[in-house]
Amino acid sequence: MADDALLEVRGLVRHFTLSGRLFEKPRQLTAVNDVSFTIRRGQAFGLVGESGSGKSTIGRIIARLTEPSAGSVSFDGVDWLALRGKALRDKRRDIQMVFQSPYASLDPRWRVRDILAEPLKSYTDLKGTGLATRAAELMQQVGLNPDWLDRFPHQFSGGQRQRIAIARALASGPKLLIADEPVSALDVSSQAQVLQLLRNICTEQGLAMLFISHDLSVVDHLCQRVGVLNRGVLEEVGPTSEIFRSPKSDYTRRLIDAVPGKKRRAAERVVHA
Ligand SMILES: Nc1ncnc2c1ncn2[C@@H]1O[C@H](COP(=O)(O)OP(=O)(O)OP(=O)(O)O)[C@@H](O)[C@H]1O
Repeated sequence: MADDALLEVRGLVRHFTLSGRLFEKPRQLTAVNDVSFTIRRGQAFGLVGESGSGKSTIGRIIARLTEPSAGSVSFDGVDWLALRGKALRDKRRDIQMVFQSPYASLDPRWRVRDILAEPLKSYTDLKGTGLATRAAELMQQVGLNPDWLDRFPHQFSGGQRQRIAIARALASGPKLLIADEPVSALDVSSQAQVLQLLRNICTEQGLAMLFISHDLSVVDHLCQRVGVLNRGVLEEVGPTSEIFRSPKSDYTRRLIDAVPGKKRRAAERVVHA
């Protein structure tokens, strides 16, 4: 493992068995096919590709939400996929995930204070005032008023809810954040703000990020490196500027050509603001 490599994914494969009335007999789908890439410490790595290309499946395998059919993941020098039981519970703090929909990912019955307290109790020794102070700090970190800790998720806008989800992900002090289409459920102005927040947090805290998106313009301005997925296969991987300026594969070229110029310029304004 290279010195500054945080995550090394090697030969990752995930099959799904499809069955049901639509199929005469069960059929095997290879959602992820021999995928390898490396994320360095503090680096933002974008994973792009059309719908169904396997992006979320890769994110979920790394987050240990689903098992791969084959392959290995080395994280911070640890054989990540071999972790089980208590060892896995202890290490989960290091990789946290932010999902697409803040409406689905936050329990509507819990106050924000409790949403943030859960990871703080699981992964830190904080209690009482210490815990309350940390929850307030997390709110500030994501640009929310700490006075709102006693509110419920429905009392926030979509963008604000996604900030709460980010605060929850940061509570355990992760080394890698997996953001799976974190802004695609938000309106355009909230998208810009949440992207800016993610960018600032990663820069300030030296946090690495796996940024999963179908939006090339955003990845172009947020991520130093990118992997392009086509039907489970990584077509190309490398520095974002190189891949987007001079793509080697026809598939990448088609994805780039599909980005409207207007949107490209809007993303430039967003991320350079
Ligand atoms: N639990 C599952 N059971 C069966 N098939 C699945 C399952 N999860 C994913 N798939 C299939 O695996 C393929 C890859 O799905 P995945 O969600 O990883 O793609 P994606 O690139 O993230 O797509 P999107 O951008 O639409 O979220 C798709 O064909 C999907 O239908």
